[in-house]
Order: sequence, then C-alpha cells, then structure tokens
Amino acid sequence: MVKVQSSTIGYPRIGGKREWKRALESFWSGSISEVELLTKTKEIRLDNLRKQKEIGIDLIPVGDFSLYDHVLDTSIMFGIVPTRFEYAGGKVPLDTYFAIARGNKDAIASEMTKWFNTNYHYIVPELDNVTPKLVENRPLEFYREAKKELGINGKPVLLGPITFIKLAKSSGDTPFEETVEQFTPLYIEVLKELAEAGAEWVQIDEPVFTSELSANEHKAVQKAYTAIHEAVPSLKIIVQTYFEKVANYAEVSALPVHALGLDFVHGNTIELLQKFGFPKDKVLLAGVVDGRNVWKSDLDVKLSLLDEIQSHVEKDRLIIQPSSSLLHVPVSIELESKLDNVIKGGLSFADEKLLEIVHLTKAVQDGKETIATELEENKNALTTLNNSKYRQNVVVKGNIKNLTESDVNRAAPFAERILAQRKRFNLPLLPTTTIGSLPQTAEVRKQRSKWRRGESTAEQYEQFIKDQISKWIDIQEEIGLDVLVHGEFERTDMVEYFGEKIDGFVVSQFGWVQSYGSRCVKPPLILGDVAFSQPITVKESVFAQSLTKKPVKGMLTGPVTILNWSFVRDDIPRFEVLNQIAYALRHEVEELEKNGIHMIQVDEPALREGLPLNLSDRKGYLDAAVHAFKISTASVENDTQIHTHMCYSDFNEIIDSISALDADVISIEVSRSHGELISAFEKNTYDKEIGLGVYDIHSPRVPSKDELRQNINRALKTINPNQFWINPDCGLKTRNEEETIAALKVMVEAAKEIRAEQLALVK
Ligand SMILES: Nc1nc2c(c(=O)[nH]1)N[C@@H](CNc1ccc(C(=O)N[C@@H](CCC(=O)N[C@@H](CCC(=O)N[C@@H](CCC(=O)O)C(=O)O)C(=O)O)C(=O)O)cc1)CN2
Ligand code: MET
Ligand SMILES: [Zn+2]
Repeated sequence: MVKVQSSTIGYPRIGGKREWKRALESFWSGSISEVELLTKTKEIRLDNLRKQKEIGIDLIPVGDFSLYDHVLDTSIMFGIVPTRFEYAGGKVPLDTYFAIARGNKDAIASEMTKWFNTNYHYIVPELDNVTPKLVENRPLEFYREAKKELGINGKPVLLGPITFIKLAKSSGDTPFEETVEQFTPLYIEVLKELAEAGAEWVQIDEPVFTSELSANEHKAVQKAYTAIHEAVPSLKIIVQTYFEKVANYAEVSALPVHALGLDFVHGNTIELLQKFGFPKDKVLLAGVVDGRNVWKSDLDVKLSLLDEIQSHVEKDRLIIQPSSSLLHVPVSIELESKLDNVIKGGLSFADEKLLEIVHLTKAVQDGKETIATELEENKNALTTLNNSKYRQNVVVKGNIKNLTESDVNRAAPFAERILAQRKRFNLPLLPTTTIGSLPQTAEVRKQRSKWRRGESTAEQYEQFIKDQISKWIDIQEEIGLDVLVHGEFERTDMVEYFGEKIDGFVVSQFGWVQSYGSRCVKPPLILGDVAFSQPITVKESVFAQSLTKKPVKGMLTGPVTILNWSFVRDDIPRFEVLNQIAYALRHEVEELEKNGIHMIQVDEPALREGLPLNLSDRKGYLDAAVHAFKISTASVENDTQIHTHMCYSDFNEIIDSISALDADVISIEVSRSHGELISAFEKNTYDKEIGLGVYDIHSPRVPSKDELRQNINRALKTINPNQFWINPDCGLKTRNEEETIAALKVMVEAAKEIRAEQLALVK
C-alpha cells in the first residue's frame, strides 16, 4: 500500500518560553559560559525534534536550528567573514559569529534586513574580499546529532545557492553566473558528505524562485542543479520554495531534482498545476497548512485542495507539509491560559499545525472517514468562532462604507498646509527631533511586569511612567532638541500595545516569534471586527506636552504596520481589515488633535515589507496602503502636521506611494544605504519635508560630530535645507540612557553648526 508522507520545513528555535533568548542573552552578558550556552540550546533543539517525531512527522528537518540566523550560518559554513573581523580561517569561532551579527568594539556589524515579506531579519552576507570554502559542514553535524541522540534520520536543510547569492551583497561586478559557479562545488561537497553519512532526503531552500529570474540567470540555475544532481544522484533533493507561487514555473519545475516544494497557501499555486501540470518524474511537497498565520486550518477545505492536487500528482508522489518554515508562528497554544476557549479553539500555533499535517496525511492515505472525529471537532471549533460575538460588529462595517473621497484627502494641498504649520510651530532651519521611543530600560520592563503580576497598583505604574516622561522631557530640553517625544515607555511594543487598546484584537501570553537575533515580537491577533473604543495614546502625549513649550509629537503606529505585524483573521479580505484599523486610528488622530497635539507621527515601518513578492499584486497593495494611511490622517486641520517614519526598506520602488501618503514630514532610516536612498528622493523631486536618519541606532557606538556633519552635508547636496529635518535612524528603545544622551547631544551640536553655516550662506 502507498504510504503518503508528512513533512515540515522548519520549526521555531526560541522554545515555548523563549528559553533560547534567555540562554543567548545570558551568554552575551557573561553570566553563562559557551559550554552552558551550547548545552542549553542543544536541549531546545532536541526537544523540537522529539516533538515532531512523537507527533508522527515523517520528514523531520535538521539544521534549521540557529544560534542567531540561518543566513549567517550559511555564510560561516563557507568561511565568509568580512575582513574587519580578522578571521584566520578554519571553523568560525562563536565570538566571531556573534560579532558579525552584533558588532564589537572594533568592527561594525553586518547589515541586517528583512527576510522576504516577513518580519524576520537576516544578516546580509558580504562577499567582497573572501574566497568561499567549506570550513564546517553544519547540516552534517545536525544530521549526525539527530541520528545519534534520537535515532531520527533527519532531512538536512540548506539555504540554497541561488537564494544565498541573491541575498548577499558585493561591491564588485562579478557576474551572478560566475558566483553561482564558485559556490556549486561547495554545495556538492556538503551534499556528498551528507549522502555518505546516510541522508536520504535533503531540503534545499530556494524561496527566491518566487521572483522572476532572467533567462541567463536560469541557465546558471539549471547548470548548478545539474552539476549537483550528477554529483549526488542518490540523494532525494527537494527544491523548496515558499511565501508565493513560483515565478518561472516552467524552468523551476524542469530542474533535475527529485522533488519540488510549493506553497499552496500564498499565491495561486493550484492554478499553475491546472495550467501546466506537475512533472511526472518528481515528488510534490504540498504546503497546504499556513506557516505564516495562527488560525486553525479548515480541514475540509484543505482536503478539497489536496483532492484537486491529486488530480495532477498521484498519492505516491505526494508529501504533505506546511506552506513554509514554522519559524514565523509561535510554539504552542497549550501555554495560553488566559484566552477565551472560543478563541483558543480557532487557533493553531506550530505544534498544533504539526497535528493538522498528521491528520491531513492520514486522511489522504486512508480516507477521510478515518479522521471523522477530528473533522467534526475542527468544524465545530471554526463555526463557534465565526458565529461568536467577536466577528459580528456590524457598526464598523457600516461606518467605513460611508467615507467619501473628501474624507480621505487633506483639506488643502501640502504647499498651503506647510505655511500654516510653519506659522504654528515656528521651528528653526533644520529642526532636530527623534523617532519616538527612548530607552526601554530593564527598570521600565521590571515596573511593568510588577504591575502585571499584581505586585504594584495601576496608579503606581502610571506614576512611574509619568516620572519617566518628565525625566526625559527635561533631558530633551537640556540637549536642545526642537521637537520632543514622550518616549513610548508605556508600550511593550509599537504594535502589541495598540492591539491591547483597540477592539477586535487579542493579545496572547506566549505568542512570541523571532524578529532578529534574540529579539522577539508578540504579534497581536486580529480576531474580529476592529473598532476604536477608548483613547489610546492621548493621556501620555497630553501629559508630556503639559511639561514643555516645545512641540511634543503624538506617536501612533500606522494601519499598514499594525496589519503587517499582526496575525490577521483570514475569513475576510485583508484590505477590509486594513480599512477597519485605519478607521480606528482616524478616531485616535482626531482625539489627539482635539486635546492640543498638533504634530502627530503615524509610523509605517512595515509598509515596504508587506509589498507582495508577486509583481502583479503590488499596485493593488500600495494603493490600499496609501488609502488606509489617508483614512487615518486626512481629517486634521491644515496646521496640524502629520509625520510618518519608515525603516529597513529599499524605498526606490515605492517612492511614488510614499509621496501619495501626503504626510507633511517623513523620517527614514538610511544609515545602511546613503547614496541610493537620497537619489530616490531626489530623482522624484519629493516635495514634502524629509528627515534622513543621520546615525545608526542599532549600534551602541556614539557617533562623532564630524561623521554626523558629513552625513548631513551629503544630504544637503540634494535636499533643500528648508525641507530637511535632523533625527536618528529609528527609535531609541534598544539603547541605554547614557549612549542615547551622548549621541543626541552630538547630533544637536552638529545640527546647530550646520544651521549657522546655512544661514550665513543665505545672507
Ligand atoms: N512588532 C514589531 N516588529 C518590529 C519592530 C518593532 O518594534 N515591533 N522593530 C523592528 C525589529 N526590532 C525589534 C526591536 C526590539 C525588539 C524587542 O526588544 N523585543 C523584546 C520584547 C519586547 C516586549 O514586549 N517586552 C515586554 C517584556 C516582555 C518580557 O520579556 N517580560 C519578561 C519579564 C520582564 C521583566 O520582569 O524584566 C518575561 O515575560 O519573563 C515589555 O516591555 O513589557 C525582546 O525580545 O525582549 C523586537 C524587535 C522590525 N520589526
Ligand atoms: N516610533 C517608533 C519608535 O521610535 C518607530 C519604530 S520603527 C521600527 O520606536
Ligand atoms: Zn524605525
């Protein structure tokens, strides 16, 4: 009889209670040794494998675990260490590994950027001045470990050569084809050793196949995979894609590999099968359970999809798995003790998804009737949630429909508004400000945690927050900043906090997901219809403004960012949810204005990351994003100034949409890509005000005045000084107080000098 197999692509690294984060941070702070770190993380890794084995997953990934980031793991496997870290060859020491990721006193860290359209950040490989060579076969080590410790014949996972090279950066002009040729033999070495050690399946991740490659690039891809196939014909190699449908399906499905992994949740992959079929010589790994979201799968719907898939691929060539690595979802709903059972019943985190995979696999193999009880339970849970009070807020649906075109446009054009705003604020040339958050010290977190555990009263906690705000208003005054912020001390996270205060959201206790390194985020769940119910930020902003004559910026997270950084219900269109969030925020903006806050920043750091991978979906997304931002911000008076902020992005291709947001001022992160970014704003004759981040807040280093003067002067070559603001790159919440004060002082001094020079020029 045919055995249909189940598989997973990757599993969360952080542990159910973020044990991994604690271990890492203890190691970095010197309170545990390297041996202790490795012992602790091995425990977590083996637990993850054991869990998958016990639940009945057939193809269990090994080597998906990482101490920081899997892209960086791939770099160090090939000895790719930037020269500034003084690497002497051989296996890369752990200290060097962490230094590349985090920087050290002598060398700045490698860049970090978003992993495709997710909120996970990877460390960008730097290919300059290095000759890659296999210095450590990491997948082999993990393969051996799983076999030895747990008797698991694991499926080693490698980041594929094409994706790795596409994500890397180099200043040289080595053609792509040549770089692929350089790496192919190294991959072959890794794979040969795996085959010799007994590996049967190997998963090679090539998510980059969801974007278009040129004909020449595809030739290089074909050549690389042909060489790999010829070198290790016995290995069952899976080319694994995810996050979208494959862009060049004809080419990719013709690669000489044993199996192809496709995402059937994001992008219309089933249509590809209907149009072009599935190759007769390959196994299909069908990603049918959503690896990016937390809702329970509708098993009936998934089984229909699997039926449809089986009209293109027979059962004996079918493996069932999630749509992507489960890295992007929290570990388990078991720990959630505070969620209503109606809600809990509709959720599925990583562990629950494993079970869904096992059930679906059984149904495909032995027939639906063999999981009748599970199907029944599944249907009941989903119906209960859908019919619950959470999803029946008719009023919200009504109101949004009534918005007219003039409701989503500012009353006057920018040129007119800015005059009114200048009159109101009377700011100097090159005004200085910050992006919003100030250091979230251990003390701030401790006080919040005490209050949450009931060890202090709400009044005590609120007083503590007020004291922080007062202290920092004084500090900002003393430093001489022109536009102040309240500091966001009351917020755990810029998205989670809003989720706690807006109707339609719920917040989990342990729903953590890795964002970068040891840093995690807890995306709120958007469960029902979203609606404003109480002022969210007014109290803190008004209090801060009462302490100073200088303007204090109100500080909100924008609708697109709240959408992209939450787990969004999937029973209604995403754009509908987006508009509901936007509408709730519109209310908040109006409340702030009514209470005397006339400068309001609406952050959209996730706007770029949400850009669909599929080119043809981009316009729709950008139009919806712009529309939502305008719903939130357009109702204010002409002399109320709307700011926005973006970071971690390549702005070039979205510059028109940025302009269409019609925000009066935008502040953006550029310290990682000066030249390119400024040209984006220059080429398009961006007419509104801009603050280019003049220093990198991700590093503890205090910048020198000269360095800042250089950055500012460079920007002023292309941007009119009347349009230009001076600020750090991003929020300061991860920095300590001392560094923050020192850096801001230098920034204000540099700004003052250049301001004087500019004024002298005009005279
Ligand atoms: N959602 C989101 N995505 C984003 C960003 C962002 O700001 N938010 N920024 C970029 C990524 N940058 C990030 C920067 C910092 C952190 C970060 O610092 N995360 C914190 C968690 C923040 C948080 O919610 N903190 C809670 C504390 C949670 C906690 O650990 N509590 C302790 C107890 C605390 C104590 O007693 O000291 C516990 O549960 O054991 C709070 O402030 O209250 C962490 O990993 O440590 C995350 C992402 C892009 N994506
Ligand atoms: N206002 C926010 C902050 O300063 C913006 C952060 S963008 C990731 O932290
Ligand atoms: Zn930012």
